[in-house]
Amino acid sequence: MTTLVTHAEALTGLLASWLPRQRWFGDKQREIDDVQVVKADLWFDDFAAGGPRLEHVVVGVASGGRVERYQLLVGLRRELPERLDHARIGEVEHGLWAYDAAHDQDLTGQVRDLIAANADLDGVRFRHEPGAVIDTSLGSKPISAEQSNTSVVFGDEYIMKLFRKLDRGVSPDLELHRALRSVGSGHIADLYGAIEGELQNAPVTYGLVQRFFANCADGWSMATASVRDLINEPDMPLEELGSDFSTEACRLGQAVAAVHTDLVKALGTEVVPADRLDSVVAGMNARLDAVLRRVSGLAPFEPGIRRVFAEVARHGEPVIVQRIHGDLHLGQVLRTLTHWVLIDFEGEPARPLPERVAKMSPLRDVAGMLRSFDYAAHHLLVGNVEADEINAAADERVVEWADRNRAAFIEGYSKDGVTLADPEANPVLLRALELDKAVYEVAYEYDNRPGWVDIPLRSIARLAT
Ligand SMILES: Nc1ncnc2c1ncn2[C@@H]1O[C@H](COP(=O)(O)OP(=O)(O)O)[C@@H](O)[C@H]1O
Ligand SMILES: O=P(O)(O)O[C@H]1O[C@H](CO)[C@@H](O[C@H]2O[C@H](CO)[C@@H](O)[C@H](O)[C@H]2O)[C@H](O)[C@H]1O
Repeated sequence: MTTLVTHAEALTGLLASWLPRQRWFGDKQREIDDVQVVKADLWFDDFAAGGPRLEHVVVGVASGGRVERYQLLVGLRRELPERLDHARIGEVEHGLWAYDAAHDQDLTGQVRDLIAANADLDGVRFRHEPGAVIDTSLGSKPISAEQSNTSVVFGDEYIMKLFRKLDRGVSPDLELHRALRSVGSGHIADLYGAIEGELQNAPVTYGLVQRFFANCADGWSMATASVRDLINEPDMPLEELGSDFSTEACRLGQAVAAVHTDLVKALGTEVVPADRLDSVVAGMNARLDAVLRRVSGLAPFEPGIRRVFAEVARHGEPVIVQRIHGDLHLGQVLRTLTHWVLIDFEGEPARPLPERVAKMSPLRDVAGMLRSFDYAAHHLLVGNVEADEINAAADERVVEWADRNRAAFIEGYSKDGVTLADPEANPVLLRALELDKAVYEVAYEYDNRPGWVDIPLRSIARLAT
């Protein structure tokens, strides 16, 4: 059987222009220098009966002196039905079309069936978790959310995430969901299965399957609906708004604290002694250096930011560290009918894997959520001409909204007294972590949503003075 390696030249030629158009493709700012097929395996073949073929392809994409590996599920068909037109990659041989198979439910169903069958294929292990039963009768559709990877929902039961950028090592999303499942955490989407293997002599995670919460709302839509209402109702006190978010913010704080406690139960803690805190500060400064080199708008705030970072070492309190979520924000939390659930334990997509799996202060997640309340409060006003007219009054109200919800979140986080770090007792570290996150966000927005760079920049102006 010939795999896509046969068509490697045609495919990689097409990918050089197709990849940068994908939301999940990381390095959109850099020119692609080269695309190479690292691995191509046949996962399903119905060609003889006039059906599709599914190939699992890993490509190495060279740009700016670095090579990143991406996973593709390439579908091949002699005729591409209209429903798959939007997923077309291109023609790899006369009359043979390659397309993104994540959009083809005939093929994603095959992947799910391999997981249900605990199959092994060319060194790739498809496994369902002990006790999990995968219903193979459910149809699939990709979700439309803008995201770093590609997820497909089966019925209203499962969600299968296919990782796009592949790291050398087990994905923290898989590792932490397994660990949290082992201690019975109630604030995660239960893990049902995974696709794993080895690539270039290192473990690799290709995908995972989890419980799907059909009737949930994500924290970002709930919070921003509340902010929109408060701008539309300029005279109504915040606490009287029907969509006041503070009770939910408090519950969310409790949920995050519960997950932190479960992570400690499953994976333990370490202590960074006071005389080693300069290494924590050095890490923050190094990340700042990298963003300063790229985004000139950050330069005026450099001295102030470095002063806040330096305080952490001067303060001299030992820091207890543990495994954390690592990229916690309102888009990573789902409100089901009964409770809050945290999703996507990958950590910040731009950080190298060894940094993402390191133990860190749980206050880093708290800082991520605090930043997110700030984002939700300000995103409607930044760069919005319509908002300019209502700006002065609205500005005050959104600041009040952010303060109210940040306080409610912290209250919830500390409420049960179960976590390792009390946000209110550690203001120096918390402020530095918020700034560190805001610096990361400047780079994230610069790369992905340049119109939003002012959101973190304005917060930095406030936090660094
Ligand atoms: N278990 C789930 N139940 C319902 N929706 C989910 C679930 N997991 C993820 N989602 C939806 O899919 C989106 C992307 O998921 P996420 O894990 O954040 O992917 P990515 O790694 O690509 O950012 C989320 O923002 C959410 O809307
Ligand atoms: O969800 P991802 O893992 O892809 O995280 C990345 O994208 C996020 C945006 O989708 C980004 O979050 C930033 O914007 C959010 C609003 O869209 C806001 O709530 C967050 O506080 C803010 O950091 C995240 O930083 C990035 O890693």
